[in-house]
Amino acid sequence: MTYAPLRLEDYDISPTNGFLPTKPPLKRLLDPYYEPWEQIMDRFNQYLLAHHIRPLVRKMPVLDTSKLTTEAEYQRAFTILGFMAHAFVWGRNGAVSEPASEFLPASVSIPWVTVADYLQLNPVICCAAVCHWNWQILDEDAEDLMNIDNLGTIHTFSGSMDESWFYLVTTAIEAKGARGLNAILSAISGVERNNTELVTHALNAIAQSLNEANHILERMYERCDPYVFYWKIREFLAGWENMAEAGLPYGVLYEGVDDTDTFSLDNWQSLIRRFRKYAGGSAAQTPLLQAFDIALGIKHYPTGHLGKQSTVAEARNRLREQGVPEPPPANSYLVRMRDYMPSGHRRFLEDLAATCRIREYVLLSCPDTLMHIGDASDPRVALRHAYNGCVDLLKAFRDKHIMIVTRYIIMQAKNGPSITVRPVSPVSNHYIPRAEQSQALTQASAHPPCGGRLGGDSLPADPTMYPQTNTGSSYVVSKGTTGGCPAATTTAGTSTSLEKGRLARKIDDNSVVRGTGGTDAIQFLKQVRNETAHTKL
Ligand code: HEM
Repeated sequence: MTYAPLRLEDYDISPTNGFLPTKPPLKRLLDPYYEPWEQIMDRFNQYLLAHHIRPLVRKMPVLDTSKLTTEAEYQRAFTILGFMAHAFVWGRNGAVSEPASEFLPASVSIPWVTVADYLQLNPVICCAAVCHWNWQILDEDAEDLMNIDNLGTIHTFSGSMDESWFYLVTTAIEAKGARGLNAILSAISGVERNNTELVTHALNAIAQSLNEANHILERMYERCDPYVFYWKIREFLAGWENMAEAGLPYGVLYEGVDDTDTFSLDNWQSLIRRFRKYAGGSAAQTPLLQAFDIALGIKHYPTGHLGKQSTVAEARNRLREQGVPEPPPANSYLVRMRDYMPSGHRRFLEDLAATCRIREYVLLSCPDTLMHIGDASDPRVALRHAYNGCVDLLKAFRDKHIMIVTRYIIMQAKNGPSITVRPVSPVSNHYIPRAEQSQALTQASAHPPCGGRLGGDSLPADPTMYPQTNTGSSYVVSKGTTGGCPAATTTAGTSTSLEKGRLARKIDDNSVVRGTGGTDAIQFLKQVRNETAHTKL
């Protein structure tokens, strides 16, 4: 097989900023046509705080995306439509909260889906939207432009410094990851040329990049308060998959996109099949950590099935007999997270997996016997030490990350909120956009699909849920008009339990804490960490 070196620029990867764009993202779409979007973003936090987002988004015109020209414009459009969409779906959180909306108005969904198609992304908030395309440089003359202390965010949901810092930690890690990515390509080239010194040197550069990532990750505690993160920020980043407990049992219907043709109202399934389900934003969508995994030959198995790394003999045999590297990671969650990465980055991970044989090279160059002799001056021993140093640092990163998840999610969920929660307004913000759908809902209330979600059979209130269920509140869904859309009408005067829990809620000691992607967070993360540790040679 001829060796064709990978080139970062073929995958929209910046040699200086890694998976971030080389130039800072746009802070505004300059074409005045897009002012209706930008004007909402100008006062986004205030609108969200004052409960104005939903009415404003409903009133917003459906804009044509054909006036977007550059990649940067598409990225900005994707990001701001994502902020508006998630603010709309999740409503304002905090002490007074709205129920989640299962419907996304056409004003957002139509352009968002078009832009997402162009960028080959799912129309949902992802790491790229909030961390890759949402930063600015504070001092253009700074020595290290991409140092975390020289970065700011462009948008946040909460308007808090905590949320900015939460995003910026990932942004800064991505920027410093550029060194690691260049080093990975250099290590691959060293392997191809059978140049042990070059591979060792490149592995040491990967280690530096990982070291920087570790230092930046530890700084999360400095300016992002775990309480604020869990109770005020995280909810907005949630997607609409596995979110039944948060009030979205079927996901979200993208109006104007998925409800344009006629569908049978006799059949509830035909309506709910149109609801989209997507995982929420998570730094698990950063391609950087997956790139390090692939480069170091770390394999991840389905959660609950701890696999084993191949032995020297297995790797040698595979190489000799098949001439192919190890198969790509098989943890379905991590693989699935690639669908939430920009297409070039996704492609890079695939091509990297097909090209990279660093671990096999180290294994074959420095067998165990040589390691046992331990002559550090032997270049083959130095190579293996360099490789192991990288694995140690990646494992250390995952140890720190598990500590963070414990403090920012697990402990918060177990401790519960420190504020009293007020019932939400008695009139639901749930609305059904079409008169026909209200019929479907009325029918559905007679034959509720999921334990009576929409009918008079209220689900029992769970006293541990935060915030709404604490209040035991229920809704009368009333008729009304919202931006030209007739609101839902259920059987007159029927109390429904449309109101559900939220992602941010108190849980009891025995419950599983799920990530924004719906995983059993700690079990998954510990397995990924252990698989990393087991890769050491
Ligand atoms: C307050 C800070 C953070 C919290 C609470 C947090 C939480 C989580 C959770 C719950 C998961 C499990 C899967 C999921 O739900 O998506 C996860 C996965 C992951 N997170 Fe974070 N995260 C934080 C910061 C970061 C940062 C700064 C990075 C690095 C850029 C990062 C990188 C990852 C990666 C790569 C995974 C996939 C598992 C792995 O490869 O180890 N996270 N995170």
